[in-house]
Order: sequence, then structure tokens, then C-alpha cells
Amino acid sequence: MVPKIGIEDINYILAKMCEISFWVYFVGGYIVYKVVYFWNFDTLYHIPGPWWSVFTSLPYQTKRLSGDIDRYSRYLHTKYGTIVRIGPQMVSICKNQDIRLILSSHKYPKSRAYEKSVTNEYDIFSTTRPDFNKMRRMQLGRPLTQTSIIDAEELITKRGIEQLIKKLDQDINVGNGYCIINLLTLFQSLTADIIAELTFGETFEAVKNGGHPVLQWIEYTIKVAVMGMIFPLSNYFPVIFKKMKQGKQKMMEYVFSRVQKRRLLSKMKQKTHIKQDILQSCLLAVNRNGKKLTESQIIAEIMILILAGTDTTGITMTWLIHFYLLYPRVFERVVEEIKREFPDKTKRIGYKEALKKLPYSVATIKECMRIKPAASGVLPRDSSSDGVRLSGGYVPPDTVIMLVVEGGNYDKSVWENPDKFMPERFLGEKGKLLTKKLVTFSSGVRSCPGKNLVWMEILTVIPNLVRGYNIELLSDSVYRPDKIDQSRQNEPLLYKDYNYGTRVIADYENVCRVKISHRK
Ligand code: HEM
Repeated sequence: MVPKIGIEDINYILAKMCEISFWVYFVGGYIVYKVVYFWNFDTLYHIPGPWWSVFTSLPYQTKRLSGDIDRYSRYLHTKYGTIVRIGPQMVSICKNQDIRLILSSHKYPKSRAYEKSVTNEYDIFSTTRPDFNKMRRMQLGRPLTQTSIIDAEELITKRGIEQLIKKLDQDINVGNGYCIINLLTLFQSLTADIIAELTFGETFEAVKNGGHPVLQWIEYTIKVAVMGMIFPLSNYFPVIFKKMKQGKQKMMEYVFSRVQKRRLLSKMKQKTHIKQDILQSCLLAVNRNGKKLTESQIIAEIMILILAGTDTTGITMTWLIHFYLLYPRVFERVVEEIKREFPDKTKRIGYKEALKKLPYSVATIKECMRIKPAASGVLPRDSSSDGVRLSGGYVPPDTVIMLVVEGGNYDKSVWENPDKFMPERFLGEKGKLLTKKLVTFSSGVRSCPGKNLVWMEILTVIPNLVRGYNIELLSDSVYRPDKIDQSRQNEPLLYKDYNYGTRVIADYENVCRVKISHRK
């Protein structure tokens, strides 16, 4: 029997056909529009890139969301050259010289995606406005200058290496001669304790207690900020990245409570108990309009300093020890240099002496920062209303330029055999340290103001740690000197990592564990 077709069925079929034709016309029309636009008006038509980049940057942004942007950028630049189109108004660049040119002046500001990316305020890091940034760098930069950091060495040592030694000695005693520790947790605890001391004059006691919830809040806050930059819609829907947003909320509440506590102390006129720390600098700072910073501006700035100052340095120290354990000859040379220059174990090695007497060790730190820059991924900038002429070609006005940090540190025109871990590249004649063109801390006008603190922390921790303790791989360690990575020219296989603003080490709970005992 032939089924009967009623008027409703005909209406339904007609409606469906209309709907399909609408989409066919819509998509077809869009493609025709794009093709016509591409041939006639597209300012980036001359820049090579994947086909989809004419229409969208979605595949690129998806790679950023997945944390895989370093590997993906490397693939794109190997395939298409030093400037690659990655979206209708977006390019990626990887040449050291080009990256430093863009970073050198306020002419090429941070792209709009940065704005209010961490809290709902403009702050030193997320502002795109040069005048505001200069003002904040003046107000907050003072406690981070070389002189201030050298003045704070005693405090940094007390909260840093001294706590670390206490903790290791205790654990080694309990463990009958050795202990197993997680390097990343230990170093992040240490940097968190130091930044808390410099910021509020307090400590999280994270080293002593083997961690603190703040470490998780920091990780979540950085991740959710980066996700919001890549995928701004996520900021309007509380359910998206809910767990991370909760971590950020806790972080903000914590900072708020510290600011309140300090205000209370000031009101109670207990001025003698108030330290001249970073929080105090924020409370005393005055904006251009002559007014003090609002509560939310202060919270925003303190949040930035804690976020920027904890993960990055902890991650760098973890990678450094990872390199030492994978390159035993380098490690032997480091230990030999430290023991030779500082034989008296009862005297703590200080920052200035370490910098002066340990050129090889310093070179290993620089090489670690080159290969694995802790604030990783890409730095988005605007090409300005004039556009910019780069060594690889011209980038037209109003284009977002993604600067690949790793690209700048691996550029073959600056670094010979970039995949190889070769600390010697930072040593000149008679072992003198060379200044080279690292972009690990960015460079130019928006470069990292925390650099002095980073070097103070690393140079007071690593030489003392390495002189006093044996650090060994566990017998079941996944990463070993003889486990080779063919994609790195047969160099040892390194930790797998992801980029979410900072370089997150995959499976760090397991892979960062090492055995520590006293060095005889
Ligand atoms: C190894 C450790 C560190 C690395 C590799 C690092 C790297 C960087 C990089 C690449 C930038 C530029 C980011 C961008 O343009 O998007 C930056 C900015 C910044 N860093 Fe660091 N950083 C480190 C540690 C610190 C520390 C310890 C602090 C402070 C306590 C700090 C405070 C800042 C601030 C406030 C900015 C924003 C500056 C501005 O935009 O004017 N950083 N850092």
C-alpha cells in the first residue's frame, strides 16, 4: 500500500527544504564573500599559512586551549616559514630578532585579549595602555629592583633555602638516610613562601608542611585567566571551567583577607608591626589622578605578583634539576665547581658570590631557561595602525601577532644546535658569562620585572642544595639519560609539558619525584 501524504507532510517537507536552502545559501554566500574578499581586500593574503586561516583562527585557538601550542607553533613554522598566518587577522612569528623588535617599544602593545584577564581590574600585567603600565611599573617595581632584592637577601634566604634544608634534614632523618620528594611541589612551596614574605610579611609554611592549598589556587587562577584570553565567552558562563574559577575565587578571598588585616593593623595604629613590603607599597601608591589605589586595584596587583612569582620560578628550578639528572656530566661539573669555590659547608653560599664564582653553574641555569622558558607559549601583540616590517616580511596594520617564546629561544641564526642542552654557549673566553638574546623573560618595555627576584631565589637555593645533598633518579624513573628522544636529535627524552600561561609538567605527581640524601 502506498502511504498517504497529507497537507501537513507537504508543509513539513517544504519547511525542511527552505531550511536546507537557507543554510546552503548562507554557507555558500559566506564562502563566496571570503573568496572575493581574499582576492581583493585581504591584507594578509601574502602570508603563508594553513587554508583555514583565511576564515577562522579556531583550529589555532583550539591548540592553545589544549596546552599544545609550543609543539604546534614549531610545526607551523617548520612548514610555512618565519611568519605564518593563523587567522583572518592573526599571524605567528618565531624569529628572535623580530620578537625583540616587537617587544622593544610600546608602539606594539599587548593585544586586547589581555585586558582584565586575571581579575576584573586593569593591572600591571593585563593592561594594554602604555601610560597605565608605566605608572604601575613605577609604583610596584621598586620592591623588585636589583637593590631592593639584594637588601631582602636575608629574608629570602630565611624563607627559602633555610626552610628547605630544615625540611630535607628532617625527612632524611625520618627516612633513615634518604627521602623521596617531589621537586615541583618543593620548589613551588619555596617560591610561594618567599613571595608571601615579600608581599605580606607572612609565610604559607608550604615548605615545612609539604605544600599548601594556595599552590592549587595559583595553578587554577593562571589556567582560567589563559582560558579566558583564548575563549572570552567562558568568562560569562560560571559553569565553564567551574573548578578553576572556584580556585581563583579562593585566591582572591585570601588576598582580600590579607589586605583587610593590614588595614586593621594601620587603624589600630600598630605602625611598628607594619612591614615595608609589597602590600605596603600598594597601599601607599598614588595614581595619576592623585587618588590612592582602590581595594580591587590593590587585590588585582597583589594577585598578579603572587601568580607571576610562584609557579614560574618553581617550574624553572624543577627543570634545572631534571636537566642535571639527564646530563650527568654537566651535573658533575656543576657539583665540582660549587665544591671547589665553596668548600666550607658550614657557610651559606650567597647570591653575589654565586654569581661571581660559579659561571658554569649560571650558564646551566640560562640554558635551562632557554630550552624550557617557564612562562611559555605565545605573547599576543598588536601590529599597530602602521603595521610592522619584520625580517620575514611585512605585517599589515591591526593584526594580532603571536610571538612564540620558544621560537625566539630556538632560532638557529642565534643558537647553534638549539635542541641540545649546551651550557657552554653562554660562556665566552676564559669562562666569562655571555649576555645572549633570551626571550624567556620577554624583553623591552613589558619585560618581566620579577627577573631580579628569580635570580636571587635560584642562586641562593640551587648551589646550597647541590653542595649539601645527593639528588638521584628513582629506580623506576620514566626519564633517564639513556632514554633517547629522536625528535630532539637523540638527546635525552624530557618531561612532557603543556602551556597554560606557565609550563605545566604532565603527570608531575609521579615524574618529579627524586631521592635525596646527604652528600658526604
Ligand atoms: C622564571 C621565572 C619567570 C619567568 C620565566 C617570567 C617571565 C615573564 C614573561 C615572559 C613576561 C611577559 C608576559 C607577557 O608579555 O605576556 C612576564 C611579565 C611579568 N612578570 Fe614575570 N617571569 C618570571 C618570574 C616573575 C616573578 C618572580 C615576578 C614577581 C614577583 C614576575 C612578575 C611579572 C610581572 C608583574 C609581569 C608583567 C609586566 C608588564 O606587563 O609590564 N615574574 N614575566
